[in-house]
Order: sequence, then C-alpha cells, then structure tokens
Amino acid sequence: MRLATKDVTWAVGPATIVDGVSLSAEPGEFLGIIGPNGSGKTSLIAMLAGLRRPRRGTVELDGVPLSALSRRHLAQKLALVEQQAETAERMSARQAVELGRTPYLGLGHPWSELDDAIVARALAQVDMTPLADRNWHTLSGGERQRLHIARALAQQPRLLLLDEPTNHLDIRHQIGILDLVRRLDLTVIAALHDLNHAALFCDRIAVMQAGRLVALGTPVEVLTQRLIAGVFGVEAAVERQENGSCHIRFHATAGALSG
Ligand SMILES: Nc1ncnc2c1ncn2[C@@H]1O[C@H](COP(=O)(O)OP(=O)(O)OP(=O)(O)O)[C@@H](O)[C@H]1O
Repeated sequence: MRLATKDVTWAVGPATIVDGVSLSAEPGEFLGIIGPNGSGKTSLIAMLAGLRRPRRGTVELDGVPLSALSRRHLAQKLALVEQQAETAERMSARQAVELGRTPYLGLGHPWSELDDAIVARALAQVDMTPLADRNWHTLSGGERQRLHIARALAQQPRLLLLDEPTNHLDIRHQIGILDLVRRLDLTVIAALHDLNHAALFCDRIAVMQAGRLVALGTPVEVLTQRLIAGVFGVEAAVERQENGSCHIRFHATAGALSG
C-alpha cells in the first residue's frame, strides 16, 4: 500500500509545526522519519494516520484521500502505534491486543476462532504469549509497548505507522521489533531516534528539521557527517559497512546542550 503526502502543513495559531512536507512510502517499504525533539515527527505521523487534518495539502492511501475513507475502512488499512498510548481500562494483556480486531467486528461479524488465532499470533510475534493473562496495570513500560505493537499487528493493516516504537524496549526487543516489522509484508513508516537503527532497518529515511523535510533518501545518502552536524548539532564519524549500509560513531562533546 502506498501512502503519499503533498505539501502537508499543520499549524497551531501562527506557529507552523509541519511545513509543506511532500513524501511517499512505497508498498513494502520501511521509511524512517528522524529529526531532533520538536521537529514535527509526531505531528506529521498524526496527519499520516488521519488523526489530524492538515491545514494545507493532502494525504493519500493508494491514491485515495484519507478524508474520503470511513474510520472503519481506514482502520482496516492502517494501524498506528502512538508514542504515549495509555489505557485507563482494567484489562488483560490479551484483551488489549483483541482491541485490534474492532474494525472487523460488527453485526454479522461476531468474534470468531479466526480472531482468536490472529490475536494469539500477534502476542507471539512480540514475545508476549507468557504474559497474555496478566493485568495491563501490572506490566512494565516495555511490555506495554510490545502489546501496543501486537494490537496494531492484530489489526492486520497494510500500512503500519510507528512513533518511536522502541521507546522503553531493551536492546533485544528493540532489534527484534524493528526486524519483525521489516520482515512483514507491509509498508512501514516509523519515527526513530536511534540513527544506527534507522541505518540498519530503513530502506529510506526522511529527515525533519523545524517542521520541514530537509532530506529524503537511502541511509547512506542521508546519514552524512554534514547532515548529522547540521540537523542534530553533534559531531559524528560515518563508517561505510561491507553490506552497503553505514554505522555512525558519535563523538562525546562537552557542553553539547549549551547551544
Ligand atoms: N497542540 C499543540 N499546540 C502547540 N504546540 C504543539 C502542539 N503539538 C505539537 N506542538 C509543538 O510542535 C512541535 C513539534 O512537535 P512534535 O511532537 O511533532 O515533534 P517531534 O519531532 O515528534 O518531537 P519528539 O522527538 O520530542 O517526540 C513542538 O515544538 C511541539 O511543542
């Protein structure tokens, strides 16, 4: 499934938060979005998910404007894992994942064994089967994050939007989740903070700075010493890997936060 934006802009009062971004994610592609805190990644993802209406510009799924799709239809195509999604409900881990089946249920479509199987598979994919009956409120931040991802997988979308999906995860699960979503036959768009994860897993990377898209290309094209210094304000050496990817080595700089 292809998702494309044209000139999307979002503003709060006079402050432009996302400024004229045009990009596309092609079917099966893993597109990373990187950029400093406050550069507009979450705001852009909210527009890509149809949660926020652009003040200007369009977002299209396979050529159809998001605004033309019903919420139910959109939820069967596209799943979002938000950065800080919480639930106040008392529910088990499994019940949290079962919510992913909501867009498929209704009159004439009651819960079935197939739904059970899809939920069980999603729990297994994120390594949460052993904790499936635990109460949500007793789970750690990383376990909850993995359940959010399982809920999105249970939604069986064609396109997965992830806002910092590895937040809270230990290194094994960070790599495991990114590897999992890369292998699925899905279009994936993910905001990532770890530039080496972006280099390792993304087909292409979009770079946001102060609301604007300032670079878009393969990891090797985008992750240059110059771009990292210009956008993130840190010194780094970029090493080319034998497999064609790159690895970034950051230099500790005294007073990096003092501007
Ligand atoms: N509803 C809002 N009202 C006012 N300002 C907002 C609102 N939503 C976002 N912003 C501002 O817009 C800017 C972009 O925020 P956004 O959350 O999109 O950035 P981000 O790149 O995802 O940041 P982070 O890496 O910290 O998650 C920030 O300066 C934020 O304070």
